[in-house]
Amino acid sequence: SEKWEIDPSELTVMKELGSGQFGVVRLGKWRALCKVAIKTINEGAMHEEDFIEEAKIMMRLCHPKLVQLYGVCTRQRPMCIVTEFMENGCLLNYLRQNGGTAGQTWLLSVCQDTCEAMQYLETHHFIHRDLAARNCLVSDKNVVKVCDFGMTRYVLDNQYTSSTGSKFPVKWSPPEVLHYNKYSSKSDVWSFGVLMWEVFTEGKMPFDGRSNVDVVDEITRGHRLYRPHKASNDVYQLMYQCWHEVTHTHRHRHTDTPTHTHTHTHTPTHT
Ligand SMILES: Cn1cc(-c2ccnc(-n3ncc4cc(C(C)(C)C)cc(F)c4c3=O)c2CO)cc(Nc2ccncn2)c1=O
Repeated sequence: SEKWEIDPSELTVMKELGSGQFGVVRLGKWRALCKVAIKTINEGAMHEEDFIEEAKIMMRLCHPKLVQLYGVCTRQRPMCIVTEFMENGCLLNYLRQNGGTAGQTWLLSVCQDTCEAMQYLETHHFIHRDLAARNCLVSDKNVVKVCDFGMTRYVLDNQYTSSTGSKFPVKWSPPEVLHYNKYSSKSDVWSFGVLMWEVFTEGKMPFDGRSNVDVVDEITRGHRLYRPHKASNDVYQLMYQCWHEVTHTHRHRHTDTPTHTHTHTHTPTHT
């Protein structure tokens, strides 16, 4: 059988870890030894066929700061996704619960861990599309890893996929995503800056109290998040540089009719 296919009989399901965009996630054991996270996919929550195609590619993304995809169980419904297990759960909750005691050193190591993961994704032309503290996990050794990269492409909930939807990550999105839906590693860099702000505020909500509509307006007018108290000027400068407006490559209409038109079709390995 294909190596991305996991035999469900080799999985034992244990306690519930929580529920995410696609459904319940549980702690399990694979071949009775290896602790894993088992994500059960609710009917109608995911573009399943498209994801199963992509899973073959995602299996090849291996990095110590990426939550590893181990495989999928697609021969029964509901299907499930099996990944590396991270004992200390979601970074956002971890910051809110342990933030106060965390020293600057750990806060900076969190940014370094996630930066290493994102550098790896960029070199593999892979865009996360929803980098945020809520989509990072903490290991038993307090190492932080990036999770659910690229999964936004398979979400069927249009409250999440539409940029005017209640679940769209407006506060982590750059102007070119908000206005033109233009995703790139540069838009991941913008989100990384907001993630740094979340880390140094120990889990505050960015633009707290303001609506998504207000934030689109503020960002478009050039406003940016303030310096967190725990962030030095250097750290703030770093996150601030992530929020540079990218110069828009407008499509110029040719005035003269070109003698010949050739189209470059470059399909990147990952979109
Ligand atoms: C791998 N993994 C996943 C989770 C876990 C649990 C519940 N929901 C989620 N989430 N969270 C977020 C999420 C987000 C997406 C987007 C497509 C990007 C919108 C898609 C998802 F499918 C999820 C998901 O499944 C996760 C993240 O996938 C928790 C773990 N660990 C612990 C440990 C202790 N307590 C709680 N969780 C763990 O090790």
